[in-house]
Amino acid sequence: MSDAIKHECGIAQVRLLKPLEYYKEKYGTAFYGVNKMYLLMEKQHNRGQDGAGFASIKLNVQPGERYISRVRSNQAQPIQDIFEQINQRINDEMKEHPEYADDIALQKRKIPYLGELFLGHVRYGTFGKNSIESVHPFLRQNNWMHRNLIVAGNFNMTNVNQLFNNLVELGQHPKEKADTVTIMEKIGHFLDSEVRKLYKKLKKEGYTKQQASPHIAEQLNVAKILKKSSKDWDGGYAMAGLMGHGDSFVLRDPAGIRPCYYYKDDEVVVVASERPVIQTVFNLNFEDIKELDPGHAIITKKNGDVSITKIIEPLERKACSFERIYFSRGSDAEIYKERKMLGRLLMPEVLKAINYDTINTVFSFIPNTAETSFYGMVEAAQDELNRQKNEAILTEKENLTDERLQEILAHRLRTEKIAIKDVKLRTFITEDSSRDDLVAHVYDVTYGVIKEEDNLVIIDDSIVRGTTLKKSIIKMMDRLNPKQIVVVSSAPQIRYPDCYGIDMARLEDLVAFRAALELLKEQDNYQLVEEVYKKCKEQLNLKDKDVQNFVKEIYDPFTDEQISAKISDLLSEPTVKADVKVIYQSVDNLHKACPKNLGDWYFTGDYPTPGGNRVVNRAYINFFEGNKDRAY
Ligand SMILES: NC(=O)CC[C@H](N)C(=O)O
Repeated sequence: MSDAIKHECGIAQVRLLKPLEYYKEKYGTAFYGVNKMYLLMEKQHNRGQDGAGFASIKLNVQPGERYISRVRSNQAQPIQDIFEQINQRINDEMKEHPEYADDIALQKRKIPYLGELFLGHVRYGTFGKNSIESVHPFLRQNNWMHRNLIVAGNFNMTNVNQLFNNLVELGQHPKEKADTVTIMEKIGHFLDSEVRKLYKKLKKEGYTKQQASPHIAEQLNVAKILKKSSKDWDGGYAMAGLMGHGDSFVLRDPAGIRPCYYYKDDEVVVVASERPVIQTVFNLNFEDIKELDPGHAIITKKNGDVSITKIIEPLERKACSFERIYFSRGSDAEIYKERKMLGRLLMPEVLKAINYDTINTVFSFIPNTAETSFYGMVEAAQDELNRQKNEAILTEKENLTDERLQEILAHRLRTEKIAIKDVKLRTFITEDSSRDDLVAHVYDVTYGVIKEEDNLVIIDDSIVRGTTLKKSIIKMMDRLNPKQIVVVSSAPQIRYPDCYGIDMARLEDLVAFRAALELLKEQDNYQLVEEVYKKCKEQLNLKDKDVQNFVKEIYDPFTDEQISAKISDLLSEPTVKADVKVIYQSVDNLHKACPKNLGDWYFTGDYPTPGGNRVVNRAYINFFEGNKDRAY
């Protein structure tokens, strides 16, 4: 991926169902859970590098003993940082107290981070700042065990401001406007009232306050709390939480926008944002791991009972297709196939662009995530080459010499590693006059493999803003003097902002939107821009469910090809000598390649929740008024 987009987050939750001695016995360490958490988080580092956090809970401790530990970091290598801190503490304790070595009960009482219940998070922020206070998990403390709440999520709510105001209306005074705090306080509010109700009931039954506590923990209806809390949430989410006494949950949004997978046996319950992560860390088969159904929660009670419960009536399933195109690790068996198919399905258009001249064409990809779709594209190109060879052999079969046959067969597909990412270069680049020249060097190229008569076909996962393509990649590739540069996007044109966890909230940043505006200008139809603005303004006070996406009208006058052609213009600077052509995946082909993840609002403008239309409406108003605010 050439555009740096902030996106996603990853969650990891582990509950050990047996006593810690069991893991010491079977796996040689009582720190089994901590170790697994490290792996689960590290293998999801792709999902978030702004920050990382870890929390653990010990079950059944005595009053006066600590049972919740948490560590967070927003350092450059946040996962490494938190686990270094955890290791340091553990090692110090073990060194100072040799008597802990074989005494698991003592270890549990004395050593932080050791416990039965864990929650981890890797963050790319979509809301608020990148301060340490914004790093998950968030903690809501209380002296009653069952009122402690720890929350982390991969989410974005379109109506977080409204949810914040709801809390204020409830009489609360949130100390900050972080979206995770708002969500946590909502759950906390219903947790408190559920606890109060249970206490009243138990009191009537004759229990004292102290006697009531364990019964409250036991009878706490987590599903009911989640139902009440999530009633007004509009967004994409996989929200994970722990309660001080030991219950835990993960709730997935009703359209299944954000991903969530789980595994359970009699030793562990594991939940994570990606399937292959669980598969690798626990050495499991693909089929062992289940996807959490949209609108459902996986709830594990302190006593180890696990249930999958419907919390919200599911909407039409619209799982985010960007997870398949780019975010998730391509090591998932399904995702790997899907990415290859994305590359393959683009081939007919590529062949047209290179005029079927497979001899004078070099195929390549933008590192690193586009590599898999590149393999798919190459396989399809290979098929084409074989077809061409067959055809040549059949037409010439009457007078085919051995020499000529060798010549036909010798024709190989030319695949090369052309673009090289020099990641570190970004750090030195500041705002000064030589900036563009420096930026051009963020990517480097391989010299000596392109001839002047060559087409250079290069695939990327998607093109969001196109800035790096324009400022670096295309300029650098042009230094190799190809005849034509064909940039292929495995995703369709990104036309609308996301509001469910990917940080692309501003319309004018999207190169497809800028292309449509250019076309409107060229066709003397620019007044449409103001007409759409007026329509958007008129919707400002409507209920979310009544808001329509009028931004579609900006694209309506044009075919996909017209917009792609304009994007090609926008991406090639006047100094670029080669012809530049950009080819995008069609939405139909995207769905063919990724049949289970049909969420496509950023390409089509069809938002799966009512709040999406409000966000795109607001994003357009912001664009028109030159307002740099976020649309949610
Ligand atoms: N990408 C995400 O899921 C972000 C989670 C949350 N909205 C935050 O900003 O911290």
